[in-house]
Amino acid sequence: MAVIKGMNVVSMSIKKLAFILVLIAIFTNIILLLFYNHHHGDGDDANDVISVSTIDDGISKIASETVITSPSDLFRTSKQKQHKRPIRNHIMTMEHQQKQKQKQTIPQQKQKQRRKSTKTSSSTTHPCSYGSSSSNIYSENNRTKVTIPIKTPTFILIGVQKSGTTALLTHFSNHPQMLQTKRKFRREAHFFDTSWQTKVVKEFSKLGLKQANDKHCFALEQYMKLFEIDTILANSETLDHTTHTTNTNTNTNHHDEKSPLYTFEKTPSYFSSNPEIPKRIKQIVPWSKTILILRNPIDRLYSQYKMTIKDVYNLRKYSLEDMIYHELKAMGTTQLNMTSLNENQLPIPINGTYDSNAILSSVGGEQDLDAGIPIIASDYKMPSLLNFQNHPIPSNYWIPNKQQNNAAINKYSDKGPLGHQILIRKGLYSIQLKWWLKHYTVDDDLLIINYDDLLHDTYDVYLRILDFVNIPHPPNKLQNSSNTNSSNIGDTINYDMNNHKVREDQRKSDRPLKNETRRYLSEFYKPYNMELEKLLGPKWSLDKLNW
Ligand SMILES: Nc1ncnc2c1ncn2[C@@H]1O[C@H](COP(=O)(O)OS(=O)(=O)O)[C@@H](OP(=O)(O)O)[C@H]1O
Repeated sequence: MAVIKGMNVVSMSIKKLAFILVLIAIFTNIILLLFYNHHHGDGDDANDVISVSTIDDGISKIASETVITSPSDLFRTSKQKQHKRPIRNHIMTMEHQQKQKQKQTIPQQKQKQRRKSTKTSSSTTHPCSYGSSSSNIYSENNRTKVTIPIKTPTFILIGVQKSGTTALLTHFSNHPQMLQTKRKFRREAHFFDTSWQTKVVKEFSKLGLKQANDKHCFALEQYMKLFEIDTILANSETLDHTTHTTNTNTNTNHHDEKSPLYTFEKTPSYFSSNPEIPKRIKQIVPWSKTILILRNPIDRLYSQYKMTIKDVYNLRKYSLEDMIYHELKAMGTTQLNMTSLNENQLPIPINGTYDSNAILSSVGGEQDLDAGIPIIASDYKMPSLLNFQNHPIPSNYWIPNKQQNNAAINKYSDKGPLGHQILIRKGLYSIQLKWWLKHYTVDDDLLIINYDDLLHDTYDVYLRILDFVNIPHPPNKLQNSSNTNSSNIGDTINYDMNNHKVREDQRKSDRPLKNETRRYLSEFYKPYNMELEKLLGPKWSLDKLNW
C-alpha cells in the first residue's frame, strides 16, 4: 500500500512539474513575441507597412505576408524576391544609406512636414507585379508583368518649353553614367502627352483594359520600351552604389561596366499641355523626380515664336501680335460658344463669334485666303488690359469640362488657331504649377530652377540637378565632345560647350519684340506671376524675378 501511495505522490509531482514547464514555455513565447514586435513594428517611416490596393490580389498577398520597405518591392512576388535578392539587397542597402544620410542633413522640422504630406510621393503603391524576365508579358488574366530597373527614369525634365532644356540635355547626355538611349527618343519622349493621347489610350480599348491598375501597368510597360532596360538590368547586377565609382575617361560615353547607370527624359511640353499629366507620371513612375525650369513668360513666348516661324515656313507671314491675338480670340469664342461669358471677360476685344471680317474691321489688316485667318495690321497695338473687367483668365478656361464641346477643346487646347502650338497660355505658370503641386512636393520630388540661374551658370545648375537626383558628379568639367554634333543631339543647340554660354549670335531675330507688345504681355502675365509667389514663396516674388 505504502509503495502504491508513494508512486501516486511521484506521479502527481511529475504532472505538476510538467504543468509548470508548459507555463514557462508559454510565458517565454509571449516575451519573445513582444520583443520581436517592438523591434520590427516601430521602425522609421521607411519601414512602415504600406497599405496596398486590393485589386491585384497577388500584390495584396505580398502585402499581407511581407513588410514592404519600398514601392519597388511591390513589383515582386515572394518567389521572384528570392530570385532577385542579390540586386535588390544591394539597391536596398543604397537606399537605406541614402535615407540615413538625408536624415542627418534634413532639419527635423522638414522631416516632420514630409511625414505629414498626404501627396502621392515616393511611398505611392504601385499596382503592377514585377516580372522575372526581361520580356514583358501582358497576361490574359489582366495582370501585367513588367521587368523594370528600379528608378527608371531617374528624372524627367518637364519644362518649360524654351527654357534651355536642350543645353542641359547636352550635359546630361555626356555624363559617363547616363545611359545613352535610342536616338528617336533622346530629345523628347512625349509619352505622357502625345503618345498617351494618340496611342496608349487606343491600346487600352483595343486590349479591353477597364481597370485603372491594368491601364497603369500596360502604360508602364510601354513607357519602359523607351529605355534600354536590358542594359540597365545587366548593369545593376554589378553596380557599385556605395562608392559611386565613376569613369575617369572624360571622353564620355564609354561607360565603365562597374558604375550604375542612370536614365532621364526631357519633354518640355509636359508641364503645360494637360492637367492630367502630373497625375499620369506619378501613377506610372512614382520614383522619378521631376525638374522644372521657369523662364520669364514673355521671353519664353518670344523664343517659341522665333522657333515657330523658323520651323514652319507657312507661319512666317504671321507676326507675334497675330498669334497672340488669334489665340486669345479663339479661346474667347470657344468659351463664348460654351458658356455665356461676355466680351469683357477676355483681355482682347471680341465681337461675338470668330468672324474674320469683324476682326478686320476692328483691327485692320488683310485676309489670308489660304487659311481664312485675317492677318492683323502691322501697326496694330495690343489694347490696355485696364479696359477689361475680368483679367486674369480663370483657370478653368484651360480645358473646359468634358460634357462641353470636345471639338472645340481639341482645336484650341493644344493647338493655336493658326495650326501651331499655343503660345500665350504656356506662360500661365501659376495655373499649371497648381496641377503639379497636387502630386509633387517642391524640393522633394520636384526641383524648380530659375532660368536666369541657368543662363548665368549652366554648369552649376547641372550639378545642382545631379545632387537633387542623387547622381554623382562627373569626374571632370565636360568639354566639347563628339556628342554635341547635330546628328546626335539635334540641330537646335545654341550652346557653346567650351565656354558654357549661349551663343549670342544665334539669338538674334529679324522680328524684334516690340516694346508695346512686351508691355501688353507684362500686364497680361502680371496676375499669374504674382500667384507664383503665393505658391512658391518670396524667392519667386516679382521684385526678385524682374519679369
Ligand atoms: N545654356 C543655356 N542657358 C540658358 N538658355 C539657353 C542655354 N542654351 C540655350 N539657351 C536658350 O534656351 C532656349 C531654347 O530652350 P530649349 O532648348 O528648352 O527649347 S525647346 O523647348 O527644347 O525647344 C533658346 O532661347 P532663345 O535664344 O531666347 O530663343 C536658347 O538660346
